[in-house]
Amino acid sequence: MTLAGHICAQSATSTVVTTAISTAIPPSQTCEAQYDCSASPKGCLNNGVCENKACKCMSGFGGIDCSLLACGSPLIDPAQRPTVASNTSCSSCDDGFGGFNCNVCQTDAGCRSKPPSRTSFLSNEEMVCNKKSEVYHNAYMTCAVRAPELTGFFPGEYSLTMSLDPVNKTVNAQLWLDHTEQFFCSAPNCTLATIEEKGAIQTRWDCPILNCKCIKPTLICGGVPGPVVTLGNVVDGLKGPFSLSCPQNSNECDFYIKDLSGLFPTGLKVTDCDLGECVFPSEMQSTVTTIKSTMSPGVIACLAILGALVLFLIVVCSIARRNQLILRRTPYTLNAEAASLEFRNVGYTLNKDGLEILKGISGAAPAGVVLAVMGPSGAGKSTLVDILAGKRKDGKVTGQILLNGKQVHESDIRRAVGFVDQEDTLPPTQTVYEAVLYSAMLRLPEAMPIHRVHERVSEVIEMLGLTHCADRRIGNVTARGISGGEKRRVSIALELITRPPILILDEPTSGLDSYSARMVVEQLCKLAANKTTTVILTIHQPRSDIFFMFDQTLVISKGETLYFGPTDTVAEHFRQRNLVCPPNYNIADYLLDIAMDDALLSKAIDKNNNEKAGASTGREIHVSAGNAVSRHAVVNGHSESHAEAILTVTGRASNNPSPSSSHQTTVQIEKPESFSEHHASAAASVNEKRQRNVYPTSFLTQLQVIMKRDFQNLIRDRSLLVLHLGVSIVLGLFIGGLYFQVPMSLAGFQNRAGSLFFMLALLGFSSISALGAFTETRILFIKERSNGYYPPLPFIISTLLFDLVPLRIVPSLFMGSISYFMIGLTADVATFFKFLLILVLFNVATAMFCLVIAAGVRTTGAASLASSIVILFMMLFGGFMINSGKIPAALTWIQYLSMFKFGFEALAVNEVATTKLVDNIQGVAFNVPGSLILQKLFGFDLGGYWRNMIILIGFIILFIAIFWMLVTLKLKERK
Ligand SMILES: Nc1ncnc2c1ncn2[C@@H]1O[C@H](COP(=O)(O)OP(=O)(O)OP(=O)(O)O)[C@@H](O)[C@H]1O
Repeated sequence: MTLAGHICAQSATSTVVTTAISTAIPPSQTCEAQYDCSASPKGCLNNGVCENKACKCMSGFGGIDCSLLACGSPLIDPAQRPTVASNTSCSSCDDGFGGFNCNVCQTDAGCRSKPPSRTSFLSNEEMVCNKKSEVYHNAYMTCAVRAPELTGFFPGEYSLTMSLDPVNKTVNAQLWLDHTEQFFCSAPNCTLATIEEKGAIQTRWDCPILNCKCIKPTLICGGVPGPVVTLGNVVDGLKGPFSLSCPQNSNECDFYIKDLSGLFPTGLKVTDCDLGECVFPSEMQSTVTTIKSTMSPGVIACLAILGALVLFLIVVCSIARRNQLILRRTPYTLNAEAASLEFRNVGYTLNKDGLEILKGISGAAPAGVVLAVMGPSGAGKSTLVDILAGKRKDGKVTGQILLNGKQVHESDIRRAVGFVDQEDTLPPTQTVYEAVLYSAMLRLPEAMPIHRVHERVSEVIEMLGLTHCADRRIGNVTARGISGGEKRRVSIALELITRPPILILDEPTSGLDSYSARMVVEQLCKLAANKTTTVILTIHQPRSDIFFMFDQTLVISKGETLYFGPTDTVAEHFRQRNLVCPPNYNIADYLLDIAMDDALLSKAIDKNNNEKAGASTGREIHVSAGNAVSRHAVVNGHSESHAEAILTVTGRASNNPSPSSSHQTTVQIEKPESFSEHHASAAASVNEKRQRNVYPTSFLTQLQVIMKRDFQNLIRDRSLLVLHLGVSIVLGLFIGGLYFQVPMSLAGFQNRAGSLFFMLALLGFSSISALGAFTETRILFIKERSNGYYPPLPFIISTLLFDLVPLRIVPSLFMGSISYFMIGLTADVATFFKFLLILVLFNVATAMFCLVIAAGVRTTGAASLASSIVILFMMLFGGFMINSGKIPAALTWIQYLSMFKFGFEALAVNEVATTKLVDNIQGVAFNVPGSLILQKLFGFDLGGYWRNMIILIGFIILFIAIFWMLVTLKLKERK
């Protein structure tokens, strides 16, 4: 038998090597036929792999069963490496290599001495020898072991050899005693992290599983006479976990095996470590996750911003709470006095075509009277009452409006007037009781105890005959609720709740049956009779019994006054002009006939006719006390000019009022303001200005009420919430399933990037739902703002909160959390939370963008179109569809407006920058850091994560500011 054959035979039958042989042995070509690793219980040692009955050994080992040391450099074909018996050591290594099995590189020249076994992503790149503990491809390490616990039982010199493979996430190790291998271990599924702690960098391997095998007979494993203790069973039974940490600038490492913690409680220190690997420089870019224990500037900046924000909120909340408490302690009184409203020569001309809608209408509603404004459709009734209520009009308004005989600011009129619009704008998800209650909570004095508020609500609901439907939802076209007539009465209740000095109603009885109409008018008349409210209402064709309930009537025809005066003298007035109401004919209908019929109208306004009628000043119309139901017109005591006032107004023939010979005091309509009066009113206006913007409730109360209502709305009309949450879960599962456990191959990289971009696209487009939701609430806001319920700020805060939190933030978290682990993105807590943070910020930013569009564009169709197109463009320039470096120079600026670019770049950097792509093209293996692809393929900035986060936060702040501006300046009622 030859020497080789002798060793071969021994190796194949037993690992006992009794003779120290240091002579290099040629590769074990002669043994292959004699050893079948698949049939042998020993298999392949040193973590060699049994393939086709032959062992494929790890670098550094050879022989038929991988029990021999292979002393060539790892760059040499494994079959060509000379082997020596494992109880000896390599006599010499290739130039540039060292260590126990000569596979630890020492110099760059060593790594370049042979052609590399793999190709570089970059052309013409040469390998270098990496000696740092931060490993990139596959490193080998040899260390000495200082373990008094071991040497006490098994004296000798211990060495440890290891191979560290971050690509396959595996650590293999062998323990040697006096150059004889004692056992070997393998640890799969390891995670590698480079940690910077207090300025020191160390690389740490954490492996959940450990498989070890003792090579018997050896001193430690037993079978060799001498020691009384053997560790054979202990070693074979090791399970892990196991960890290894090596500081960057040290040649010592710490070893920890949980199962041996009894033997080595503080771990095992290995010293004199020599580590090296041949890598391409391009492979050395950020291939390991770097976790810094100290906070990065980005984190510090974010925490500082967050801290400042929290502090700001605490200060604002305390001020708001203080104001609320002050207001709650302020004594209050509910309005108990009606006010008078007088209008002189009111004209209204449209700006666009100069059309004159109202032509010098004059009249008055003394305190405590009911004034009915009548006229055919299109006569100008709504326009007149809008102007009287101080509503903002598009066209040019002329004339004077006097409140309690004084000329006051428009906002003072608005505060004194409760206005019920022709159209009902009500919160559809609220019950009748809730709608009136919320109106009461927002508009009754803050100091009013809540039980009194409830009493007042019940009182008003009962007054308007709404008790039977108090607990029914109001509803809308899609969800049927109360009837149209009931809605009308709810609208009146909302205004009546505050008992305003003047209540103006635009067609309060339209949609009501005659019984309900009478009931409503009766209640209004009672209010007036109680002298708490002056009522001005427009009405089309009242029943005669209803008609005679009004104290005063103003009939308008084609924007001009046809009659203004007491209701009970209207028949006589026209009779004097040969216009006699036929018997059994409703006088109100007859008035409309006159206003509509040109022949009758010319008779009514014919000057001769008027003279024949004996009227002293043409068609003079008087305001007088009393009406058919024997009520008394009450004159407001505050207005001296109105004491026992009787207003004389000329009709169509002349817009100039004439001092009349009418009985009692005549009001001088065009009374010039004297100099002193001017100054007095200026001083008063300064004083009043201070109060002008004062709402009856504090900001905090307004916010609480609006938020409560918005919350109820969200829960009751839950379709949007359920859809968002449901869709986010389904899409999370869909994306997770589609991209399930993507590998780090070329295709896997594409899928990884694709999945991240697709998530952003889904979130971006789901934001468009903000448009529809806001369009519905804006109408209610405009109406409530116009009626003085609250200013824009609490509405904005509540809208943002109830849109962004449940519809944007929570769904993003759902979708992100589900898909993240299914796709198999980086299993690291910090990376996961940073991923969620991007999704949330991105979704909030796109939703805010859509809200800005919704606030700026009136029609939903145009807003949807604008949002979709802009989002599509943002996607195009988001960095996935076009390389940012390849965008035509003239268009490069567009990418900086794209939230997709910042979101996608941050997602990609967070996920891919620290991973590595391993694949082969037509058999040629390559190994590329993700960072390189991000730079070369996408043109991304690797340090851009926190910068992009701050930019997304900047977008959000900008959009909130624009939204605020638009809501404050644009969402105002214009009639
Ligand atoms: N902003 C506007 N633009 C165009 N036309 C207007 C505008 N405001 C009012 N008008 C016109 O002025 C006229 C009077 O309108 P108004 O709504 O005041 O009538 P009305 O008497 O209340 O009618 P109805 O009883 O049908 O409500 C109508 O012909 C109307 O078309």
